[in-house]
Amino acid sequence: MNLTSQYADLTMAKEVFHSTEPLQLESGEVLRKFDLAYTTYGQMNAKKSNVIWVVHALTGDSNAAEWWNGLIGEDKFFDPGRHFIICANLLGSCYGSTHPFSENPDTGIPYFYDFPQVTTRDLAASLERLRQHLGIERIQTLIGGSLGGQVCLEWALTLGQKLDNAVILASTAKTSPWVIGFNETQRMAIESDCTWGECHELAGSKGLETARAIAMLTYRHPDDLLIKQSEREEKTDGFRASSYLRYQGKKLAKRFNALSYWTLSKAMDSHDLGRGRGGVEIALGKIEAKVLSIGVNSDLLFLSSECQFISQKVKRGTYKEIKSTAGHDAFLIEFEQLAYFLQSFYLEQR
Ligand SMILES: CC(=O)SCCNC(=O)CCNC(=O)[C@H](O)C(C)(C)COP(=O)(O)OP(=O)(O)OC[C@H]1O[C@@H](n2cnc3c(N)ncnc32)[C@H](O)[C@@H]1OP(=O)(O)O
Ligand SMILES: N[C@@H](CCO)C(=O)O
Repeated sequence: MNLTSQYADLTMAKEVFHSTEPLQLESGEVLRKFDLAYTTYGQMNAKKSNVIWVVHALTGDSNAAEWWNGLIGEDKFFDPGRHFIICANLLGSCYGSTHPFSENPDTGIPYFYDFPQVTTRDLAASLERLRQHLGIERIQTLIGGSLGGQVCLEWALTLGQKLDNAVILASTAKTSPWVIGFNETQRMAIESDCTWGECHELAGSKGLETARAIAMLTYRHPDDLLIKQSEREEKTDGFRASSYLRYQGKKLAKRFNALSYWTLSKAMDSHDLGRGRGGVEIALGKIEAKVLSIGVNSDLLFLSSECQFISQKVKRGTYKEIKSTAGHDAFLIEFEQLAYFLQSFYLEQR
């Protein structure tokens, strides 16, 4: 199916992969079948050497050319005229892939609160199924930020020599207690919503608003709010920072649901590349691909030191740092710096 995107003049296709092979999860549970919605841009070349696989962050979807429109599109760094770009909606997310409101084949009704816990390793395993289904033998670049970067690291390790380059943005090899702590406060906000526990799509949605408001503070930097949300006049109440966070909470609750948020924030907590592999340093050392790890100087969530650590422990690592007041979300915003870092990374390989 060919569609024209309103965001760029490019050929895209939207498909759903129906996996009927059971997926064994780290928890011991099994997903008997699952769907992954995915979007592709451009065409694979004859050598099958132009595959760019994008992994989205916590609340993203497969429309990578929309939310990364400064990097993907005609004449952008990743250009569908030259690259075959693919992005799949992560398992557990509500943009077309199997998630808590999908039918549980064992019961014939939605999973709701019985949706199994998935880890970043499980998410990578589900993407691997899609790769095999599509007959993609080689991935030129696997790229993702935050939760997406965690899934990329997991997958990069198991892809071995089938992957040439991994670009990991604002992410980490093992989720820190700091990040788990923020995720827990957000889940506590969801739990305190009296509709949490009910079986419908709006269950926990007021709690989700609060969760997103908390999360936004971790995605921004104090300087960013100072620049954008300072008051223009003296006042004692009704602050712009307050309405901004409330607005952001409502904005997410309109397009996402609390159960998917719960599932994916737990997946983020689970992330430990070194689990069962002798620790993160050993695991990072087993990644065959060249790795570009990009940190953000103002990231208060996934610290730039964590990003630097990745580049130091892989066999062939490079570290670059985005300078921005935007905080963690700079990886979704600072396109000029990103394109420059990518350009130099690929040039160094020639
Ligand atoms: C269907 C989908 O959307 S799929 C998913 C797409 N999203 C993703 O993939 C997740 C990644 N993207 C993101 O997290 C975000 O889009 C980002 C980080 C790239 C940008 O975040 P934004 O929310 O656009 O930027 P920012 O923090 O500056 O906030 C701007 C918004 O807050 C509003 N706002 C700003 N100040 C205030 C205030 N004081 N009071 C109320 N609202 C305010 C603006 O009007 C604007 O609203 P809009 O989004 O309706 O246009
Ligand atoms: N702003 C990102 C989360 C941070 O990686 C999102 O909503 O997916």
